[in-house]
Amino acid sequence: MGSRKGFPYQRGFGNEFQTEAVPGALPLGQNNPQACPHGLYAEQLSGTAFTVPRKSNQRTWLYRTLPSVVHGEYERVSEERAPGLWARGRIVTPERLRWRPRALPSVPTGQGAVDFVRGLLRVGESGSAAARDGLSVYSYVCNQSMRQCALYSADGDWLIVPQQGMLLLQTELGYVHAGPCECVVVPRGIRFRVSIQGDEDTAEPVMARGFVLEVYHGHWELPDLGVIGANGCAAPRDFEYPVAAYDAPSSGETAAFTVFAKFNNELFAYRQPHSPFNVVAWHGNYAPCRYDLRRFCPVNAVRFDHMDPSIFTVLTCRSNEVGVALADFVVFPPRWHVQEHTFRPPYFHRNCMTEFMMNLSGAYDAKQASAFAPGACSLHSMMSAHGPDVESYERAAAVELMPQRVSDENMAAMFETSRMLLLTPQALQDPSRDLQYISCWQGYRCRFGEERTEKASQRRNG
Ligand SMILES: O=C(O)Cc1cc(O)ccc1O
Ligand SMILES: [Fe+2]
Repeated sequence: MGSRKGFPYQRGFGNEFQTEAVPGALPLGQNNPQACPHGLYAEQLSGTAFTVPRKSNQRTWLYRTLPSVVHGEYERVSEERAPGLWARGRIVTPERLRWRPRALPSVPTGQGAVDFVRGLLRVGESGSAAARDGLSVYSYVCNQSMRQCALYSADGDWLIVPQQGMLLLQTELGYVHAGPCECVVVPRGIRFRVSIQGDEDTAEPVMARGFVLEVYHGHWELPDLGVIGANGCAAPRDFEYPVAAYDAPSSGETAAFTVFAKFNNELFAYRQPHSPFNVVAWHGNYAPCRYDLRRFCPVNAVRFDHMDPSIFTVLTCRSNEVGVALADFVVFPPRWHVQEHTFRPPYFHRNCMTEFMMNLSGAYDAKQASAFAPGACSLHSMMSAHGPDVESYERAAAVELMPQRVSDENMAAMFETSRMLLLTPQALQDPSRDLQYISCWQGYRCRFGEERTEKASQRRNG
């Protein structure tokens, strides 16, 4: 078990876990005793169809103080409560797009404060949640914890990637803490509440920013390693799962909870007179987890050339086509660049996949640091040309190639999907949009036939 800031975790991607916050709360030898220990109610949460093969079957048994059925009617939530979640992807464009870091909410309390639900902004989407096919990409900003409310998505698994600010997720299965350069998976249907945590040392105002990828189909998996062998990339043991933790039963108006339900990309809510975080014990393999991206063990070319970024895949969500992901979550972690006679930054590229890039920290080697600051993101849709900006190209094409350490400061990430995204007007009109983006490639000039370059290439090719 690992622990940070007082929260213990269990480890191992996709393991069968069992945990109890009160000794003896887990039934022994069966899931459904006639009467559960401590008067708890048994409830199954199925993450896959009952009948999928055993190796991909996911379910968890929950032992709770009240069954989840005890709640009021679902009501549709107003768009004002979560304008960016209600925003739908309608706009088609192959344009290369970039956004500066989204502005953090400036009003610390009251009406102007923004919780995680209000701060979500859908950037784009593909497919249909109802048909369980496709995905959505969001960014979020917030400066207030979710109060007496929780959220679940019936539409798919969420992969949350904080860029700034510590988040504490209270989930039905326990607490998961995650900050910059970590990620959290919250599987479909699991209710969670996001609190933002201040820096205890500096008492800085609490503000958070990050990104979310929601997949409507399947679940996140570790990628196959092929010829790499049994180890490398993200190690299963570094994925951390919560231990059971529950809110003490209480009643009265202050105990009442609103639970938001994202259902076919609309937002509903119900009320209940008690906390949904009332699971005293659970066992199973369908649970939220977190992973520290700095633990990623990069495997790369150690002599020449730039490998495809699939080598840096942390998690993948398969599509129905063998070898093609619905979405991959890829990181560009601290590492050594050692390749000889090689243009080391990302190459010029047109891809049959869509790439949503995020800078989480430091600088990204294909872009000028000031133009793609931490918190910035970009979208290169399928077959739209992209690659290093002129300054980055000139530098990397001329630099003397010594082994070079990509600083521990640096962490970029990418959601790569086989789908085309339809964009929301809200994301396209957001003030953070960098309307000058494509000018970063306008300074390239044709050097073909110039005497100087011909001589240099003759020298290089002997
Ligand atoms: O476009 C990008 O920056 C992502 C990317 C990185 C890389 O190292 C190779 C290809 C690629 O698309
Ligand atoms: Fe790319």
